[in-house]
Amino acid sequence: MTEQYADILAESAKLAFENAYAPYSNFHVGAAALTESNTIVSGCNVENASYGLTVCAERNCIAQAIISGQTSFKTLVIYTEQDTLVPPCGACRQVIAEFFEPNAQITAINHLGKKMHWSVAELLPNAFTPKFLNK
Ligand SMILES: O=c1ccn([C@H]2C[C@H](O)[C@@H](CO)O2)c(=O)[nH]1
Ligand SMILES: [Zn+2]
Repeated sequence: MTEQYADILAESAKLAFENAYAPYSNFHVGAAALTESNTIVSGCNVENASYGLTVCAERNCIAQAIISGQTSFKTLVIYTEQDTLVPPCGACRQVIAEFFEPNAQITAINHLGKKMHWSVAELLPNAFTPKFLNK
């Protein structure tokens, strides 16, 4: 269903990766997502001299969509140039669970063409979501 967007998502995530601001960890990450209305948004990690203020690529990518009024997503791709594929951190899993359906696919890819998929429910089972707030 979202397979036709795989290449453009990979390319967008890579472009965002090129702009990662990660002078402290030197761990560059790019992310791209397909919104419900089939637009592509992207983000990179942005670190800070006050290390704890770092924001991951995935959350910046999601924020980019929210800014343009889009709050529903179909899929998200994470791009790194690590030999081992990178899954989203715990904080990002929680934010992903807010905006993606439990069966939405999250994909990690790298520069070697490696690929791995998870569903949102696999990444964060029993997620605390807006439905618990009667939203
Ligand atoms: O899925 C991940 C994992 C880590 N990072 C960032 C946070 C930090 O800037 C650097 C090292 O943790 O990588 C992401 O952006 N996404
Ligand atoms: Zn994260």
